[in-house]
Parts: sequence; C-alpha cells; structure tokens
Amino acid sequence: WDLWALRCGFSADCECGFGPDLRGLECDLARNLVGQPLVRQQVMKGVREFLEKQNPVKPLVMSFHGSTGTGKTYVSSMLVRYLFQGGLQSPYVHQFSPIVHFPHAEHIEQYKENLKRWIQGNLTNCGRSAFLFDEMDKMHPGLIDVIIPFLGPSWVVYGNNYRKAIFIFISNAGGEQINEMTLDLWRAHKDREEISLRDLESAISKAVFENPQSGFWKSGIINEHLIDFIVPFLPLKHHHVKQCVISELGQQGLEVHSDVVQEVANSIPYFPEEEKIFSSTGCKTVASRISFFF
Ligand SMILES: Nc1ncnc2c1ncn2[C@@H]1O[C@H](COP(=O)(O)OP(=O)(O)OP(=O)(O)O)[C@@H](O)[C@H]1O
Repeated sequence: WDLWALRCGFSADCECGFGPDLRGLECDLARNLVGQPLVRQQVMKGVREFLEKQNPVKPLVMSFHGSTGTGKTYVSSMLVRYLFQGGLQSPYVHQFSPIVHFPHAEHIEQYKENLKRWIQGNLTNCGRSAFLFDEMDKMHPGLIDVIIPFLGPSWVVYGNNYRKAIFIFISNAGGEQINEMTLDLWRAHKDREEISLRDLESAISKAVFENPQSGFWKSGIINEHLIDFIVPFLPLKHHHVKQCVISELGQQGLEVHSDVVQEVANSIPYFPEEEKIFSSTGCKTVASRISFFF
C-alpha cells in the first residue's frame, strides 16, 4: 500500500488522480508559508468549502495577487500537490503561461479557439481537472474571457458538467495596491496582519479591471464576479526573509548560522527607499544568494 492508494481508497474521484489531503495542506501552509495569514485562510476556506460539496454549484476559481517573490507560485504548486497525485506533473493539472503558450498578439483569435478547445477537451476527459494561469498580467486582454462559460454556475457547457474543476489565476497585478495599503498600515503604527481583506479585494479587482496591461482588463470574469476567492499576498518584512533563508538552508542541507541568515537577509533590497521595511523581491532570490555566503 502506498500512501496515495490509502488516500484514494474510498474516494470515487480518485480516478483522475484526485485525492485531496486537506490536513496535509493545512500543516504545510502553517509550517512553511511565511508571513501570509490571509493566504492560508483564503486558500483553506476556498478548497474546504468546495470539496465539502458533493455537487458544487460552480467550479472553484481563485486568483492570487501580489508582488514578486511573495509565494504565489509556491502556494499554487503546494496546493495541487495535496490535491492531485504527481502535483504539477499530473496529467489533470494544466499550466498556461502567456509567454510560452500565447506569445504573439496577432494570433489572439487562434489562441482563443485553442484555449477553449483545450479546456473543453480536458474537462471532458476529467471533470476534476485543475487549470493554472500564470502571469495573468502578461496575458493579452480579451483572451481569457473565452473561458467564462467554464467558470460560471451553468449545469452543463457544451454537453458536460464542468462544475468540479479548479481554476487558479496568478498575477503581479494589484501588487502595488497591496504594498501601498500594507505600507499605509505600517505608517499608522498598525500590525501588517490587521489589513482588511475586503478593502484589499476591492482595490485588487479595481486595479486589474482598469489596467489595460492586465489580462483581466475589462474582463467579464471580474464584472460577472466569477472569481470566488481573491487571494492577496502581502509584502514580506526582513524577519520573514530570515525565515525563508533558514528554511532554504535546511533544504540545501546546510548548517544554519545566524550571521549567514542575517547577511543573506541584509543583502536583499527593501522598500520604501528610506525606511526599508518590505523586501522588494520577497523571498525570490534567497536560494540563489545563499551560495555567495558559503
Ligand atoms: N511567503 C513565503 N513563504 C515561504 N517561502 C516563500 C514565500 N514566498 C516566496 N518564498 C520562496 O521564494 C521562492 C519564490 O517564490 P514564488 O515563486 O512563489 O514567488 P511568486 O510570488 O510566484 O513571484 P513572481 O510574481 O515573480 O512569480 C519560493 O519557491 C519559495 O522558496
């Protein structure tokens, strides 16, 4: 018996390699995701509520927003790892990156057709599929709206029930607004974690909808409220970066020396220019920087 067989043993859904381990996900997020309490809360709420329903009324649609290196890709891959056998390598988990899949603006009509067919084909193959759309801010505006029929509550689309699917959008759009609001809170001597989810959600929706550079520009996905959970990733502070350094040292099998931890964290740029409170690159460059200090 391997662990996966045990996890799947009693679940009818497991035929698509789908065997959710929500406890594992919750533990991993609590242990390893640094400085993102809203993310933990929103992701767990979203996935739990969705999976509790035998017959969900619509697919689960989550949109991750935040500036670079704050953990969006990290959380999305962790999430699919606890849902699908093989995680990102599962044949039922599909990733799209505009630079790779939709590079030329002049081919947008062809991309629309391909994307619609691709989603439809994969959902026909397995209703429990997951679709990850990376770098939504680099997506040509208008393209993403072809998937609207798959995101809503319709019973059937093109003859199939697609309401068990999971869609995740990832983007830097809205990151500036999140950082600005977090900074305002800091300036008001309030805790970073006191930030209001509701205020963030509306600032992010407005920012992505009104920005012509965003894949969600004037998108029906925003207008028709098809996103169930907007997940804001807050900028990380110096002590969060130190935690990333410690966990990266552990992963690389290196000894944790407090002076190295401090030096790596100090070597990263912080904003605003004067006060240097939040990391400009989150934890993104931590892994590559460690080698400079050994
Ligand atoms: N909040 C966090 N907690 C723990 N580790 C983190 C966190 N944020 C980032 N990291 C570390 O930094 C690496 C890079 O982060 P990640 O790729 O998730 O950033 P991102 O938000 O997707 O950035 P980008 O917008 O540039 O794609 C991760 O693989 C992880 O090791």
